[in-house]
Amino acid sequence: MAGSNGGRVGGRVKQGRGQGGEAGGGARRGQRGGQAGSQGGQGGGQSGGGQRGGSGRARPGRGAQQGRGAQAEHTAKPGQPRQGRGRPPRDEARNAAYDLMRAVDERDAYANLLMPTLLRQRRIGGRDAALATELAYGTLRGLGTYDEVIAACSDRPPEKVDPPLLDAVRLGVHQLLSTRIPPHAAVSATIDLVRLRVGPGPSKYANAVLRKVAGRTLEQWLEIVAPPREEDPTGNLAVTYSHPRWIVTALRDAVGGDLDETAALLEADNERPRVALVARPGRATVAELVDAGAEPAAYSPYAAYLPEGDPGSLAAVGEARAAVQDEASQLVALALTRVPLDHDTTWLDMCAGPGGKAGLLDAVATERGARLLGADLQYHRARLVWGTTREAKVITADGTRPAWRPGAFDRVMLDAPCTGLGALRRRPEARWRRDPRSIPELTALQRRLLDSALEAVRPGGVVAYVTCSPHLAETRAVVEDVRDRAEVLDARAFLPEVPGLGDGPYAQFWPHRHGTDAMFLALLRRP
Ligand SMILES: C[S@@+](CC[C@H](N)C(=O)[O-])C[C@H]1O[C@@H](n2cnc3c(N)ncnc32)[C@H](O)[C@@H]1O
Repeated sequence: MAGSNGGRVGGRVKQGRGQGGEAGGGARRGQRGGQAGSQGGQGGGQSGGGQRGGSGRARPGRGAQQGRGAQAEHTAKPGQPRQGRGRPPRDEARNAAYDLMRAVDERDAYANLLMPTLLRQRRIGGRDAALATELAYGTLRGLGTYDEVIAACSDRPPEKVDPPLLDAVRLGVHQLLSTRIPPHAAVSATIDLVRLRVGPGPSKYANAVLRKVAGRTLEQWLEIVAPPREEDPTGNLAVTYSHPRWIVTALRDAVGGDLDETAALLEADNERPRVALVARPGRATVAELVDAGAEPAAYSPYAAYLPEGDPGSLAAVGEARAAVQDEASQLVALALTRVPLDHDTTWLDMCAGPGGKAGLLDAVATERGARLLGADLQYHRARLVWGTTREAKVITADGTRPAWRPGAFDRVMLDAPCTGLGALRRRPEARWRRDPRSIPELTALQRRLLDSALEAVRPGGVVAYVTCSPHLAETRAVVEDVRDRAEVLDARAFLPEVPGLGDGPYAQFWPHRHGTDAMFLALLRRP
């Protein structure tokens, strides 16, 4: 996985110095309405991930106190005889975490999609599954910080270390600095892993580095490896909160330059998102989800949070009457439906796959006697929309080359392809994979799609321009270009239940303020 962002997951992540979604819920054809699971890039919470450190700062991936049980079961402590014929029992959790990291590096695997498969295939469950997930996700999130620490403890810079060895050492550093696994156990388990998976020679390197790392806490290391905040605030935040530098800059710009708020946002990116559900109106109710163990949400009238368990096991989710969907994703769709119109029968979701927002829009449209058309450029994503909707017509179509008449729609949702910088919580490796060089191409596409959306809506009709990114180039800059052709409505007025959406006229959700993805909404009325 290479990237100009300095963020090769297998190689060195240059943090302080250089520059730096979507789980498909799937109904198969012929199973309309039978889809379960996560969708729309607002997919379900990952297990594992960050917890607050004692300092109040969310470390890159703190957690894994649950690991102690698994640790005790599987790791021979120094000085203890090993079981069997001189070999430790295979440490399933660490091997799975390691294999996941190698797959992310070598095959560009998506961690949150591959991990459940790995665990299932290997029949890893319970505490070992939780430990494997936490170790892999926490290490992937935190490797920007960890690589700086490794650089300080090694005679070789991380980019000169063989990637398989580097990944194993990173796993060890995560255990040492961000979990409650006892240091001797973290070191010896990592050495065993290196011996088994990389070779006996490299285990000496791993041993030497990890023993140095173990000499200090994360806070102490950050004092040493993070540039001072007064001299290089962006570099300081990048190393402290393990984000590529270019993303720190973009997020800092998006929050208006405030360093403390940027830090709070980066901290929130390191925390595990809660699993948000949507009860599709007319098909399920929040009360039904609450009866099944969920808790009502603060903002969306259709949302509830599932504190534990598999969302797919809820009857409403299994029957596609409810689904996993980020609360902001629900609210931007609802805002579009709340703009009053004199004539209101025909709606378009122009970039609908995999169908999170389309599922909600279809349910609201059906209640009102309106009809939704869902379109997506990619056939397989359009098929997923078919599974999340009941009454909508779904087509495969390029939004920039419309398959519909100009002015045919009363409401148009344009949830544009974007960098996804607003959903970094969901994919542990995503921050290292995004490439700032993709931004000009993406913003050009976003502009073409917005032009097309404004042509697709009738005079007096309304377009929602949405991104799951707060990057100013993808949000304000795109919308400012069409201000001479469209009336910009104050989006916040259609979300009266949500505080803190910014100065308007746009609405910007934030993980650190709302507990949602950083979703952007502009509402535009065609004159
Ligand atoms: C951010 S995702 C949409 C998420 C979706 N609205 C949801 O809530 O589940 C963007 C989608 O745009 C689609 N897309 C990209 N270029 C497109 C184009 N030119 N026309 C139509 N769809 C496009 C992608 O395939 C992707 O499914």
